[in-house]
Amino acid sequence: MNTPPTAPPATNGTTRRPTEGELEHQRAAIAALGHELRALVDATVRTSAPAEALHRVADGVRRITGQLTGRRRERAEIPAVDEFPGGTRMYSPVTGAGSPLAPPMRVTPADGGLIGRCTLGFAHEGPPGYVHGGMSAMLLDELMGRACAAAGMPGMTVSLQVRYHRPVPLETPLRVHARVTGTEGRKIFVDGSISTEGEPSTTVVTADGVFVTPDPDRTRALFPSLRGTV
Ligand SMILES: CCCCCCCC/C=C\CCCCCCCC(=O)SCCNC(=O)CCNC(=O)[C@H](O)C(C)(C)COP(=O)(O)OP(=O)(O)OC[C@H]1O[C@@H](n2cnc3c(N)ncnc32)[C@H](O)[C@@H]1OP(=O)(O)O
Repeated sequence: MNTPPTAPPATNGTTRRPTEGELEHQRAAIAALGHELRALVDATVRTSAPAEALHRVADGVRRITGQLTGRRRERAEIPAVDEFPGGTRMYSPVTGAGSPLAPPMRVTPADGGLIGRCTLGFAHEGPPGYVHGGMSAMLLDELMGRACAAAGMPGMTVSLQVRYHRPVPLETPLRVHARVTGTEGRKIFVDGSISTEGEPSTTVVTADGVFVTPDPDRTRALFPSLRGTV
């Protein structure tokens, strides 16, 4: 596990570095809220409830949103619960257990790269019954970026070519794969693919990408929270 790069605010709003136990406690709560929000999103995009019920729910949700008070994270601030760039990202729209947008994808090391596992629901629909193509690209971009970081070369996407061979089914366990195939200076070349868990040898989407590690000056300018560490 990476340590957070700078002394982040403690979870209670002070500037003391939180203990690992406090961070785990906070992560569990963030994940619990994320889980409920994903259930809400799924129910929202599948319901056939009448207009009056939808207005009632909207009022209730507005009241609940008002309970999320306290200091709000600023742009480019790395949350204390995160491990940037290669580790836990609680609010990542792909892997974040705290994100209502994320499936979330679970990432494990695999032979020569990473495997990501997730199931996409109706909120990620493109053609009826199938995954939105942008969502497939997002899963691949994230895992391919993580593969760079896992290989010790964190980088940003400069090019991502995606080929859609078959539609990706909704509500079906998926297996995403990414591996670094080569480097050239600050450029990292990465391959990625998506298949279903049921038929892992049939790739339904493939991708190749180029990632670039920004030089230290650019890294400090882009990610001011990392100042003092790069
Ligand atoms: C502690 C270090 C931290 C490092 C950063 C880590 C971040 C990772 C974060 C978290 C990982 C977890 C997973 C995340 C996954 C999601 C990934 C994303 O969604 S990233 C968002 C979308 N991508 C962008 O917004 C980039 C926008 N582009 C840029 O800002 C610049 O291009 C930048 C900073 C990446 C590079 O700029 P330059 O000025 O340093 O580099 P130049 O000199 O232009 O290019 C370097 C080499 O790359 C080639 N290159 C550039 N663009 C290319 C392209 N489209 N195709 C092929 N090659 C390209 C160039 O020809 C050059 O090659 P030659 O050295 O001459 O051989």
